Amino acid sequence: MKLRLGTRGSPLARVQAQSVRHALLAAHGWGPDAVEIVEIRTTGDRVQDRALAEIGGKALWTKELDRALLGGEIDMAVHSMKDVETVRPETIAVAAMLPRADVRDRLIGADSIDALPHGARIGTSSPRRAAQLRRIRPDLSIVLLRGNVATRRAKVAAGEADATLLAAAGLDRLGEPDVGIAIPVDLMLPAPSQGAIGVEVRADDVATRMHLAAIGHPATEACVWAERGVLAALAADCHSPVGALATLEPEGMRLRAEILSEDGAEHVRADRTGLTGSPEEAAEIAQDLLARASPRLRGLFGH
Ligand SMILES: NCc1[nH]cc(CCC(=O)O)c1CC(=O)O
Repeated sequence: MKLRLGTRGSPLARVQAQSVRHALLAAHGWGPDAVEIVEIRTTGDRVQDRALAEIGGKALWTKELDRALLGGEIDMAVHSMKDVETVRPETIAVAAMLPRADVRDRLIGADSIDALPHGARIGTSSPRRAAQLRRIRPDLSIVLLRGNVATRRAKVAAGEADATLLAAAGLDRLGEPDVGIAIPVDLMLPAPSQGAIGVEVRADDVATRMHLAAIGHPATEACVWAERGVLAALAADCHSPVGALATLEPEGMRLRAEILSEDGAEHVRADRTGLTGSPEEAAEIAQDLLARASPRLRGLFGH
């Protein structure tokens, strides 16, 4: 048995690849050589100075790994599900997601959003985080801050911004559980899929799919697919500030979602419980959000 697992080369991506590798080895009792990690360089990692939206969005993280997967250079590709487009080639399938980590964002540079000084500069390249922050604190100014987790923290330390927001999941996986203050999800709903690691395979590679099924976490998969269903039904892309979070409760799935205008001045939220997690429910929530949005906000989503 020898499976090749492709990953991006960033420190976070490499840690995530190791957790997939270890999960596979443990689930099947394989020796250490059964899963080999192959690093693939992506456009998103190379271009650091412009907003992702400007240089073509999310495919930046997947294009090179897709090519390696379909070309047979690797058998599996590991991704943060947050960075994977909602519409994927039919020849590629998500075969498993690991148990989800902390879904929240953490604020670095202040003890709370309220505690930020008037007019503070917040570094982020995420339209969702920017819009959510400006909804809560219209006085804040948003400055572009890109790069991997370490780079962004260094830029804040160097004064390029007064504070930043990073996913708790990424910080935890990098061994930084004490960095930043977690923002409650009701204040800032996370990005759809935040905190979930997924593994993609060639859709027709049944053997590898079977191996991966053993490490898949059904509760995570159900929640993440529901959140992605909302995003897909909104026809949203990386320009659109969208938050969505599905959780499993005793009475069924709870799905919270929100859309915002980029300046945060307009926002519409939905919160439903007792769901099954079907694509129809996700689509209905998306339609409901759009129906309650102003024509301007609806227009931002192309509807
Ligand atoms: N867009 C970058 C990205 N993609 C996934 C994570 C964190 C890990 C995760 O959400 O699973 C991050 C960093 C961040 O948003 O702070």
